[in-house]
Amino acid sequence: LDRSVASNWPWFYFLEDYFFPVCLLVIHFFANLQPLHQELYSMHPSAFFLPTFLEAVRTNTEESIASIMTEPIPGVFSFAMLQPNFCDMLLEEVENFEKWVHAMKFKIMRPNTMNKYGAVLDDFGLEAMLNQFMEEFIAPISKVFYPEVGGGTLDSHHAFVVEYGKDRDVELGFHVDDSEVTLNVCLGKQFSGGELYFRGIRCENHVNSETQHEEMYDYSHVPGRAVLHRGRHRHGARPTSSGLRMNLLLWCRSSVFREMKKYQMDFSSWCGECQREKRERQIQCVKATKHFLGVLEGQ
Ligand SMILES: O=C(O)CCC(=O)C(=O)O
Ligand SMILES: [Fe+2]
Repeated sequence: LDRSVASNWPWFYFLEDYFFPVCLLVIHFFANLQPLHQELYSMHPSAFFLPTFLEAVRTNTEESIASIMTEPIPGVFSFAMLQPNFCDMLLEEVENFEKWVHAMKFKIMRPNTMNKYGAVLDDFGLEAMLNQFMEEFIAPISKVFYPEVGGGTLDSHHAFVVEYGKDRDVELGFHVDDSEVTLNVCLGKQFSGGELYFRGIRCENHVNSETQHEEMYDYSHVPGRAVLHRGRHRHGARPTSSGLRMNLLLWCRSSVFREMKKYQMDFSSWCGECQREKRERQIQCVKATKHFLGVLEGQ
């Protein structure tokens, strides 16, 4: 939807952003979707997060946060995050929601344009809890590691679960996320395959540019373990070859960053290709200067 065209007609905003959630709320009310685990709908840090993770985030220093992380390739962080019981409860909650949708013969809103299976968690009552999840437990980390893409000013999210396996999605194509920072946590269950492959961070102008060898990295999901990366870090998921894999995704966004980006041209603080071009320009500049000095000396 072109917002400039829609700007004369506020109903467009309503339809685009709120229509589906509002429908679900109304349906909720009349058709009585019963939550299975009520405790998921408000934040209980010690029941949701592992003690190591909680301690690091609560201490909230660069050192404490870095101490629980591995950074296998620049910009991709991995850490043990969720309690096994929380993962199980969330999986059961999604299954409960899907059963209800099926029984009511409703059509479920799919997580994004790429995944056919899974559910948008914000649409069945988890939005407030997940907002707190982002503000209190992801923002402190992204503020440290991704300040140049709005990591310090995250203010909205899109949260969903994806499902891969037999009768589900098999793999996920190469893409970038509609987020500044993405949290991807494996919830289970048992599976093989499904590795995430990363191929370098790119701005919009360079999204299709070549991958450098040192930008290639494959990550194997482990239940309870999170991967954090910039939304513009190109990636995809390999086929889940057996079993069932379900992951929680939080696409975290910063409206401040999105506004500022409109007035910028050079993204060399994070785009791998902008950086490469900048280095190339510097090399050419040094060469030209040397050549010029050589000519002067020869005179
Ligand atoms: O399947 C995965 O782990 C990746 C999912 C993903 O990249 C996405 O939904 O944006
Ligand atoms: Fe993604």
